[in-house]
Amino acid sequence: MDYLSTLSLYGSGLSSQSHASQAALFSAVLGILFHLTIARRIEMEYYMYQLLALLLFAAITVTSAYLLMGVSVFHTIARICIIAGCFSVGTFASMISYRLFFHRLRKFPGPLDSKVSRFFSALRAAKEVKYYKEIAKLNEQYGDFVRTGPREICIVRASAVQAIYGPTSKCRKSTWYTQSSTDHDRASIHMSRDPEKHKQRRKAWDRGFAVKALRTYEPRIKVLVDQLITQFSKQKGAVDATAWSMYLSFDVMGEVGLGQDFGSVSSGTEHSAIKAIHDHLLILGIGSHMPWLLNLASRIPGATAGYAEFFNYCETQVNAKKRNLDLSKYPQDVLSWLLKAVVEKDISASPTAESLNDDARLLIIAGSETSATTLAQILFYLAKFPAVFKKLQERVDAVMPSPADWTYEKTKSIAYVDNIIDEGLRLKPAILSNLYRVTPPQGIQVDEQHIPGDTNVFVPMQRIQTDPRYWKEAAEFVPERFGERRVEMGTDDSPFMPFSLGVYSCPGKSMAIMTMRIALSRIAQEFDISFAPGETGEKFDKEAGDVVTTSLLPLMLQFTPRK
Ligand code: HEM
Repeated sequence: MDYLSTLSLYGSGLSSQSHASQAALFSAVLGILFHLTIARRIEMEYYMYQLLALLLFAAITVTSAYLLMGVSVFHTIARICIIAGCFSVGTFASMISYRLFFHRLRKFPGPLDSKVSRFFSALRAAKEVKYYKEIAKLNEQYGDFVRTGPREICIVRASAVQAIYGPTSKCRKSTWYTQSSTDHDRASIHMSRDPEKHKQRRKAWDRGFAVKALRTYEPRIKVLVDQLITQFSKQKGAVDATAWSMYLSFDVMGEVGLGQDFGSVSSGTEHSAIKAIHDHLLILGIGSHMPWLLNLASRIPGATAGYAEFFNYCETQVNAKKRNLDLSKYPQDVLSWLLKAVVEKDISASPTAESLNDDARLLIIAGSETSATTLAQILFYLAKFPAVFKKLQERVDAVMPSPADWTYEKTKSIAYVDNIIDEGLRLKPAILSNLYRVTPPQGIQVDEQHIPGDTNVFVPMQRIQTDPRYWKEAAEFVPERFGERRVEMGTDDSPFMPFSLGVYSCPGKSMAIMTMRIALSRIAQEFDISFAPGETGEKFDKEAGDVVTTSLLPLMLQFTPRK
């Protein structure tokens, strides 16, 4: 008996227990077919609105049919619930059995719940908000290749780094990047999954961070760092290095990213947008494990109200700058470079107003959080290892005996500054665990293991960068491994990717390093650093959160002017 005749039997008053059972059975079979023929074969993120509309349409049609056939409202609701329930049971039963017993990743070890749904990864990410620790536990239990989602493998092998992220890798950005939009033309470059369009757009960003552009940023970053030094000199007692690193990085991105003075360092207060960013990242850190859900949730009216101020702020900046853009002058900030491409209708231009606004938000988020956590982590190590800090001061003093001698060119020549930055980024990368890619149709080979095509893959960054199989004295802070002990410690053969690699790597890398060089060299010239009384750094070191980027606890340090 087909579906419609089952319905009509109900309507004509001939319904019976057996007819209800047939409808239930039919709905369950339909659910199984829906999974096998549609849901399993498409990337749901791209069709969820259409599917939701289809399900709604089906529910309305069946409801109307029942009512037209004279079935009471009560019985109609009951039957719709049964049909929807059985359809869902069919869909989920098929999905779960397929994922457990027939999926192309079925042979990979991993926790049972993760094989069934990424919902459980979101739960792990929410638990203490330390997904990198959860991943480490899974690696210890299941090995180097762990199935961390129905179609996701986490890999802790050095050779996976090049295979997944390297310049010649065929892996693309995974569905993780559909969390704000599935449409390249409405999303930031970071969320763009179309390799060709991403490549074009990337040119505008790269122009904003080219050597000549960086030269215009350097003196302005120096002014902000000097403001920080002045503030540290004025502080009596302990200083929260986490907060002040954030103020500095945020001001740098305001100045160099948008051409705006955020005034966080000079006022010693948090700009309201900083809080909005933190809330935003916390939600992303957990919700991004189910990108489709995050995408849906963000469309609920009022759901994004908490960071509306930040969104409005960025949009206002974009519009104001666009109105005042003078194309005859050399662009003075990254947003001007992006706008220049738009106004000149360059192929690298952000395609729509929406994507441009998202790019402006990305500028602030990607540039400030990452640089701030890196600087704070390095300050932690310098306080913890006075011998390293002393050596840094000696190297700086040798080239620039007094603050008046400071120049960026001289700072660049001090290799030890860079060694410290690299070692900080190795032990505590700003992005701890989530750099998701999807394998090409033919799959990829990682050592002895073939990873099938269309599989989401990632290498947890902090874990691979501190893996004792690839790094000597892996857990120790040894800046010299990037300097005079490079050969002895085999650094060049070890996996290191704090800014990622290849086509999707960080365009702001040079600027981030420039900021760090200026800040560290100036601090070394002016202060001695130590933990404040009562601060051991233990909690700061061990309890960082993982919310897309690292989220740090306060770190109380003492900056004592040098004699
Ligand atoms: C220490 C500081 C920084 C670190 C460790 C860092 C790290 C990274 C990493 C690992 C990625 C790849 C993300 C992914 O594939 O999902 C990335 C991308 C990106 N970063 Fe950075 N970053 C830093 C600073 C900056 C700065 C200062 C900017 C300036 C605005 C910036 C802008 C971006 C952008 C726009 C992307 C997306 C690139 C693309 O998708 O093509 N980053 N960064």
